[in-house]
Amino acid sequence: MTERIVVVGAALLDDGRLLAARRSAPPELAGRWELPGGKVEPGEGPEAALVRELREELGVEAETVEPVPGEWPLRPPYVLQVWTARLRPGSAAPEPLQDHDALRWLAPDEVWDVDWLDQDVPAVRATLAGLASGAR
Ligand SMILES: Nc1nc2c([nH]c(=O)n2[C@H]2C[C@H](O)[C@@H](COP(=O)(O)OP(=O)(O)OP(=O)(O)O)O2)c(=O)[nH]1
Repeated sequence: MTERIVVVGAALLDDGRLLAARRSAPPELAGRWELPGGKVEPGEGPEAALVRELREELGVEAETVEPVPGEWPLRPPYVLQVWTARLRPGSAAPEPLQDHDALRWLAPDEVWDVDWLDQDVPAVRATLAGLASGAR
């Protein structure tokens, strides 16, 4: 049986801008941009995992808003799911504490200015499509 491990990524939105994070490791991914997040642990739900990962990686208090429909294959056995998310009132601003060495808030016309991981491109595209169709 194929084991499948979900990686949750946050489309963290603030004032219409999307947060992108530049990976600092491992070497084959370093320098490329992704949606912050990480692996869902056994017994954990995806939304709880995302809130935990954003706290650990970025030092923020965030809440999920809604799932972006779809699931994108990463290196087996990982698959990527994405949730839109926002900062809770009073949260610190995100900082690249762990796994990342740079962050950028991207306005809609800047989203393709960064070098996203190849496997993230369809997920980012789906996220933008959802935002454009009025979902938040
Ligand atoms: N967080 C995240 N990981 C991604 C994305 N795209 C992508 O291929 N990945 C890969 C990189 C990693 O191999 C894996 C997630 O691992 P991670 O290192 O972010 O997760 P984690 O914090 O739970 O990992 P760990 O150090 O506890 O093992 O998925 C993405 O958009 N966001």
